Amino acid sequence: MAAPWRRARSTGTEAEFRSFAFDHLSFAYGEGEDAVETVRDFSLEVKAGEFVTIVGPSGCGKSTLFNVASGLTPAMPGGVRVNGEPLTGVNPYTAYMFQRDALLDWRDVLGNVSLGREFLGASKKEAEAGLRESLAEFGLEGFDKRRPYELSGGMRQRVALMRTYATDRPVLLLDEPFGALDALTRLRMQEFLLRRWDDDHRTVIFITHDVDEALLLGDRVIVLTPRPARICEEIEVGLERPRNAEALMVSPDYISMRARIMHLLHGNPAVAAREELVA
Ligand SMILES: Nc1ncnc2c1ncn2[C@@H]1O[C@H](COP(=O)(O)OP(=O)(O)OP(=O)(O)O)[C@@H](O)[C@H]1O
Repeated sequence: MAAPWRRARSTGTEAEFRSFAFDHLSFAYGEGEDAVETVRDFSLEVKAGEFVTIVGPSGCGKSTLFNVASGLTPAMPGGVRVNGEPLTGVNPYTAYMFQRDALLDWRDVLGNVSLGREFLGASKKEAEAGLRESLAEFGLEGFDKRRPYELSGGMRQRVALMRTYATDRPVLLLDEPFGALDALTRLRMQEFLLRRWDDDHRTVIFITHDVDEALLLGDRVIVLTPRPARICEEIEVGLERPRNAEALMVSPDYISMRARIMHLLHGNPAVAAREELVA
């Protein structure tokens, strides 16, 4: 039986999605003297099927971009566009995976995976349909009755990732999903995500602090300035897929892009000054 997210490729929502864009978005938390300007004149278009990674200094406004993109945080009219039309309300095309896995300890693995669908209005039974059979694809076969505290860090992230996939939304907003994992588990998860993406080409926008992760995964890497977030530079990665982390490390193109991004983030005096203030 095909996994629900594969079947979803032929649903209306998937077929309709063409592009997503921030259009000269500016955003501040609060007003007047207390306002925290977080995003300034930010424009970025992501086409269906692209994998875009975003890197930026700590606190620059990355998560805010996702909060606004998903419609959870209302922003200026026209600042976010879907298929060219201004977004109003919650974005019906996006599934958002937060920085923390946000698993519920009182629910088992299956109950956590189905939660995203339940939030979208499905009953528990409807939400769980087809998911048990698909656990194996996320390396969770036989773990449906386990509780989150019985799982390793990597498994918890796979549960959270599967929950995001299972919503059948065409655009995945992944906010540092592997940030808390050790290096080896992180690498396994990156490879896992790449395989998934090679398989279904869901549109992915992926926030990370890790330059290697950004280059390994993305078609494009968007480098942000310190807060308020603006685009400092956009890098077309252009490395052949399927990608392999070990092979990339010795690729001259990879090395040069990596050096460029590291310079933009750490060698750039404006960024360094800002990070000293934050530290
Ligand atoms: N609800 C809020 N109210 C006021 N200020 C906020 C709110 N949420 C975030 N901020 C501020 O907005 C700025 C950007 O926060 P945001 O979480 O978007 O940054 P980030 O780049 O994702 O951070 P990190 O790299 O640490 O995950 C920060 O200075 C933060 O303190």
